[in-house]
Amino acid sequence: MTDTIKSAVMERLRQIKGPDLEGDIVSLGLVSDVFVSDGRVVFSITVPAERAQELEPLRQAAEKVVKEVDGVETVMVALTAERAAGGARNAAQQSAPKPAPQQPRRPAEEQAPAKPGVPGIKHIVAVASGKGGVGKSTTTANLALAMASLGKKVGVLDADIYGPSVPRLFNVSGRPEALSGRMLKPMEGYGIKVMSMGFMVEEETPMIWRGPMVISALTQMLREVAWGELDVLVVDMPPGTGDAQLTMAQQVPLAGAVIVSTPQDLALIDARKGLNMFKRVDVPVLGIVENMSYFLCPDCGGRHDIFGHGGARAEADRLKVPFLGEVPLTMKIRETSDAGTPVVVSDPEGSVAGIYKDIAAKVLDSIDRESAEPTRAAPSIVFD
Ligand SMILES: Nc1ncnc2c1ncn2[C@@H]1O[C@H](COP(=O)(O)OP(=O)(O)OP(=O)(O)O)[C@@H](O)[C@H]1O
Repeated sequence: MTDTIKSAVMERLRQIKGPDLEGDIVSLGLVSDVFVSDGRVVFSITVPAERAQELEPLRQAAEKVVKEVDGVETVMVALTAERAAGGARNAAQQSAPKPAPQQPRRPAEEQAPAKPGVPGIKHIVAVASGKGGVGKSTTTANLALAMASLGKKVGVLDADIYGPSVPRLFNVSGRPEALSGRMLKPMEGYGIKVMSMGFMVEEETPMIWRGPMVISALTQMLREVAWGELDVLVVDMPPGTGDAQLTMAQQVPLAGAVIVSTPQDLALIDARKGLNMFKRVDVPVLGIVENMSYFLCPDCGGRHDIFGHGGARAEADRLKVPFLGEVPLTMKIRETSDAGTPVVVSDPEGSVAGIYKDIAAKVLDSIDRESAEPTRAAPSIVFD
């Protein structure tokens, strides 16, 4: 059955023209191994990195024709910048673009004035990604829960204005209760205190209005929420590296940032931009997580490196930032996240939870190292 679906998929993909409207993507050799399991189809299409955005319709067209194949229930198609699978070249190692030159850290006297910390919160860690959809929110939630399982007091602040996902991930809804003065009581899910843009900004608020509201909502969520004593506050940043993200990175007194990327070259280019953004505002990058690193087959339990796995590790090495770990692409992660029961709470002893716990332990270590580093200027006290 699987083989029948596979050949039907390939047949359908022959209808899709190549990036220059010549030939079709199959004959041009742009389609990776097609992975089929239980009605799910996963594959990637190779395109030139600089044309990724322009070729998004090609990706969608491929997804659409494959969905029409008998026996196919879900389809996941990714654009990659290099041929990744089927014994082809290892994309990341062979021809990833050269990293942008690392920006030297600004000397202390040039640094922006130290941002005042938030009383009661020991460390604030941002989880960021260069682009959307790479699993940043899923990583935030599981990382926070994993830190809690290691005995830390943890909070999560969802600063993603475009698509706040933390309420769904922690299965919390409603409005935070107002306490005395201007203070709000954080919501709580699985023992984690959570606040989200989703609680602060009406869902119907048009995107264009959200931008200007961001900083005030963010400041409010940081400073006018009764977080209590926390070891770590994990901030789910909005995806991307534009002005809004830069302003946020500047406004929040961050101990460091975790960058989430998929292994594909295209995502890595964006991840690198993210990394540079934090460097510009002098926030240490605690490391890179490779999400959807390899496909974990639900039937046979086997690993399938269909997306050029290992790209983020190679990138981390090149950029001399820690590599924090590889999270597989599994239906379990997707289903549990979407059901509001992230895998670290729904299957705490499972192997995926173990991976998140390892990552959490490394992040906690990194924070300790960063805060102990003598060259980092101690934050000075600033009165608003
Ligand atoms: N390792 C994984 N395996 C399977 N599915 C995953 C994995 N990581 C994330 N997903 C799924 O991918 C989708 C996008 O994930 P998520 O919302 O965490 O990404 P994001 O980068 O925060 O996206 P956005 O920027 O759009 O908010 C979700 O449906 C999520 O369940």
